[in-house]
Amino acid sequence: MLYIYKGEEIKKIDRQAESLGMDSFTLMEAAGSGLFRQLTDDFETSKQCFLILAGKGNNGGDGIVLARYLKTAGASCTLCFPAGLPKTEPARRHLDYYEALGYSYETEPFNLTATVMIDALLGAGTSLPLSTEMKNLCVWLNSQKAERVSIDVPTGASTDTGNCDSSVIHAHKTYIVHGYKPSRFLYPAASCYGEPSLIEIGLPQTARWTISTVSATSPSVQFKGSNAHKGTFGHGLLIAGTKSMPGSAALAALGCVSSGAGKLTVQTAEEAVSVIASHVPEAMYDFHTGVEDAHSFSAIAAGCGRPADDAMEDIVQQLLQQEKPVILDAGALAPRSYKAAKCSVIVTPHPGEFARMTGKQTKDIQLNRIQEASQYAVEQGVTVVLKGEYTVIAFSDGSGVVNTTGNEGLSKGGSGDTLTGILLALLMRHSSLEEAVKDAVYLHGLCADIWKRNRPAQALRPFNLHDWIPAAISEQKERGD
Ligand SMILES: NC(=O)C1=CN([C@@H]2O[C@H](COP(=O)(O)OP(=O)(O)OC[C@H]3O[C@@H](n4cnc5c(N)ncnc54)[C@H](OP(=O)(O)O)[C@@H]3O)[C@@H](O)[C@H]2O)[C@@H](O)CC1
Ligand SMILES: Nc1ncnc2c1ncn2[C@@H]1O[C@H](COP(=O)(O)OP(=O)(O)O)[C@@H](O)[C@H]1O
Repeated sequence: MLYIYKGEEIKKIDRQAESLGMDSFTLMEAAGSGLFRQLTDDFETSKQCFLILAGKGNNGGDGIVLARYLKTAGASCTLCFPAGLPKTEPARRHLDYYEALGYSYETEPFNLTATVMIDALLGAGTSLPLSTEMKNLCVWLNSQKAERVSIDVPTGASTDTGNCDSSVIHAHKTYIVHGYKPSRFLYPAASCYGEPSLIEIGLPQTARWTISTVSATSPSVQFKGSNAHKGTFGHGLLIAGTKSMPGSAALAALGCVSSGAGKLTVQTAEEAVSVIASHVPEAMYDFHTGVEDAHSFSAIAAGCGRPADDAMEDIVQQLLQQEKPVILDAGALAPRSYKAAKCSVIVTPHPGEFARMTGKQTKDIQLNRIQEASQYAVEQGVTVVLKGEYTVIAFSDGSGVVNTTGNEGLSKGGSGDTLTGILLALLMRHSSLEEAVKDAVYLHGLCADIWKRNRPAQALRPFNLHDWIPAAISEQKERGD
């Protein structure tokens, strides 16, 4: 399991560790030795010339310990403090020890050369904008012909949001201490991390946000039932498609019947049936509007290929009064309250739809996707699937996951409809809503990843996505996480 921590949470963890007897000096030692091990895995240290640029905080302290390990191992390494000597107590003590061993440091970097430059200037304690001195250092570092390795967070990137200073370090690699920071998954900061590696420092993992995985024993990939019949795996209702957008309903229905739905009824426009039925003969059709309170469906999805109009709003209000879980997508998404809903609600907006739901700007949402989705989920008591690269899944208890499967092959109209269908099928037979949602997003992305292993991403059609569901399920069943 991989974990995500905000900057404040890291500070709290350090304080808690200290109060339990694990002091920051020891944690810094653990970080530095972990960084050294990762560096020796990634580089033949005897053939490299290292320059470590250390800041005044604990990020710089990690750099001091790393410098000591490199020097002790006989590597060519220069430690430099271009912005002043360390101010924090553990970093100062590590510098004292470093000097006691007879090692020296520089304070003026601009004439120094190296093949690998380590950015230990700023980490989880960054506040933007950068000072002019820090900006100049970053500009210089980015211009050097050397491998750039950042410690924890590339200097100039925010820890908790996608914000970056214009002179942010573009790292080739980032060695992330203890757990991921949100900016690793938020653009533009995410693009500055290069290849990330995690450095364990021996502290227990306590984050409520994790990276999504699918368990090999999850009902999403296991399909068992003694004496099973079609009723065992649930009956889904998909309210989707219009005369002008029958394809959305077809894509969602395909995703659903390919993911283990026992039965599927599609509530749609009569004119859409021939298109949907030609692709999904398994489905049944219904031309009513919404559902009675006492219906027999196991779960309901609404909105694919439907406009966000008054008719859709009436249907959504009906759905919120019945008790089976409801997925709201596309035309079923609107600015409204879910606080009086009698059922579990999952909203699956892309960033534009989430902006419409919240009245916020899309660009502000994108910079702060984890926080924005989480806040909405907690306030409204719903599950939010905020789609896009690194889809964010936020639960109403404040926990959540970030999904790392999927690729640009999915960036096409219709990919999201398939996800809604997969989600409906999994929700129908899962006892855990949380597991159903995160598994559906994971498997949907994995379909695109399997495709991309041997085929060009641009040639992936949303219509073909469902063909890869069997491979995604089998792969995850064998591998599990
Ligand atoms: N449990 C863990 O994960 C552990 C994590 N550890 C490590 O600790 C790191 C966090 O250390 P941290 O809290 O000392 O903050 P850090 O990033 O060094 O920055 C503070 C310094 O930066 C300065 N500064 C800030 N913004 C600036 C700006 N815009 N422009 C210029 N300067 C700016 C600020 O200056 P000030 O505002 O005080 O004047 C202060 O001097 C973390 O990333 C990880 O590497 C390990 O040691 C082991 C345990
Ligand atoms: N670059 C990408 N990386 C990973 N997933 C992506 C990427 N681009 C799009 N996706 C996924 O594709 C789907 C697109 O959904 P959506 O925008 O609702 O499309 P539509 O409404 O046309 O079906 C979402 O699940 C989204 O997370």
